[in-house]
Amino acid sequence: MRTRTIALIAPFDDKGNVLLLKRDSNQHCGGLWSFPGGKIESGETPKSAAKRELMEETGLTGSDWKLLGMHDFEYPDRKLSFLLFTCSCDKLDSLACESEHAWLTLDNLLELPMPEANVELLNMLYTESNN
Ligand SMILES: Nc1nc2c([nH]c(=O)n2[C@@H]2O[C@H](COP(=O)(O)OP(=O)(O)OP(=O)(O)O)[C@@H](O)[C@H]2O)c(=O)[nH]1
Repeated sequence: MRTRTIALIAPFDDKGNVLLLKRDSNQHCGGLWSFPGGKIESGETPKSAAKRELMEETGLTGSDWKLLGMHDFEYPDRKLSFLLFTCSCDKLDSLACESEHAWLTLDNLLELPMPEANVELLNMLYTESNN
């Protein structure tokens, strides 16, 4: 099975809340809450893919981009390799999400149902916030 590389973004507002999007029921991991992101297209760097995905899915332009880490995960039907970025978002009036969305504190993130792969991604965020 070919591994797909996925750029994910944890966008922070100025109060330390993170933006999550609810996945459509017809998508993989449908109905679960997940970070904005998607496949890195050929010719893109991970960071340019992250910026494009954030703009496409939320209308936001982030700043202070940082690559937090990598995480490989295998679902029964696909192998994924995630690159998790964080960024800051201040111009929130440009927020335009097609899907349901929520800004949550790191502690409240755990209350939403998320894809299995995200357990490790959340650990990366918690580790970073404790540094
Ligand atoms: N955007 C996003 N995708 C996630 C997260 N966690 C997680 O396991 N995924 C999985 O990572 C993949 C994202 O790739 P994609 O954006 O190209 O996938 P997609 O939903 O369009 O699926 P498709 O191309 O099979 O139709 C999906 O399989 C999705 O279920 C997450 O936090 N955010």
